[in-house]
Amino acid sequence: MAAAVPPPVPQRGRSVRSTGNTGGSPRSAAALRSGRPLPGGPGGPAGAGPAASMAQRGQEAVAVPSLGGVGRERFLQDVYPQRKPVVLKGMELGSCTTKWTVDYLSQAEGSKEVKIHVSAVPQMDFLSKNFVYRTLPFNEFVQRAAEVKHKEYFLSENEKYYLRSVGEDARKDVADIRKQFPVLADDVQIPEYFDKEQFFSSVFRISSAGLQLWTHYDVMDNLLIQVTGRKRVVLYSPQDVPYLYLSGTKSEVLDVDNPDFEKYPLFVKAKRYECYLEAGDVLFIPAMWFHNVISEEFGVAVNVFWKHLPAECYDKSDTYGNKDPTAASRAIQILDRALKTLEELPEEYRDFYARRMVSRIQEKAYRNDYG
Ligand SMILES: O=C(O)CCC(=O)C(=O)O
Ligand SMILES: [Fe+2]
Repeated sequence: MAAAVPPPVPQRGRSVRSTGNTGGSPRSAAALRSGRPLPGGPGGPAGAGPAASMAQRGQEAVAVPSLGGVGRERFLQDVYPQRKPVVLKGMELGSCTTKWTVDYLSQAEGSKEVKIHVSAVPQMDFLSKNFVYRTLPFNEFVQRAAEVKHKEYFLSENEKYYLRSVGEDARKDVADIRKQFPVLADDVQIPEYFDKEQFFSSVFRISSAGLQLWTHYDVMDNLLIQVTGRKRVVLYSPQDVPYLYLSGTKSEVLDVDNPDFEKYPLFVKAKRYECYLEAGDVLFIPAMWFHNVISEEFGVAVNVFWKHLPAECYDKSDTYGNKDPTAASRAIQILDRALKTLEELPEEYRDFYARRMVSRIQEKAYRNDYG
């Protein structure tokens, strides 16, 4: 069964290149493999200007393909090896999709305390730290996240909330919805698209309407199950890392819709992928793919992270699924030492040898089949 795919929605003067309905046609596999903007033409609003200039402004988005009725076999054979995001429609997710109303959620797990992000403005900023961490009883938190204006608040009556569940001991334990929210976990059927040993964590996420999470990457493969509420997800490929101005695992370009090109000139080169998740949709986010999420409505999601690499490649102290594989961390440490060593040379020489090193890295370590 191939689910219908909604037409691309032009947003704020932006055109979305449609991949068309990729519900399992041979075209979909080719489209997934190509990695290029797909035919279909820019469907932008009138007066949005020619496609080329929009592309120059970095305002053209490639629609993430949607696939309907993808079972385990098909996922593992056709989707997973492509290492590209895909929206999976019509998945069997259990009773959560009908049961999870605000009242049901709040009574199901009672008044256990949860630690949440609270932000006075919709766009959370990790640089200026415009949000705070607070603790609330779960039932109260759910009611607050679902309302727009608050009688009781921490920062302002329009503040936004975000819950990212953590383990019992947030420093040592990974999030597992079955342990922290056992009643709700019974309502969710997580697609079994990986072996049990590959499981890393399952994270319960609740967001106020309007809240925007900064662009970041995680090091695990991810199925983001949007149980209720609509969400926009903008993604960037791992190969676009030079254009994203990273600070650790996060991009400093906070406003992906209206970026400051004076400050971030290379961001224009980043290829924007985009999708809208409706309640019941599941987004496959491969490890290292950057994602930026706006909850257009109050929404509840569960995501499951699992290991793509052999278990020993990962950092044992990682609780959030965002510590780089140990070989990558070691390589970065060695690079930092090399950079320190180059400082022994005057600028003219440092520049020359730095360029030689960059060429060597490109020649020896870049893949040559990246499309
Ligand atoms: O949808 C969200 O709230 C954030 C999703 C996310 O960052 C993730 O699943 O890794
Ligand atoms: Fe994430």
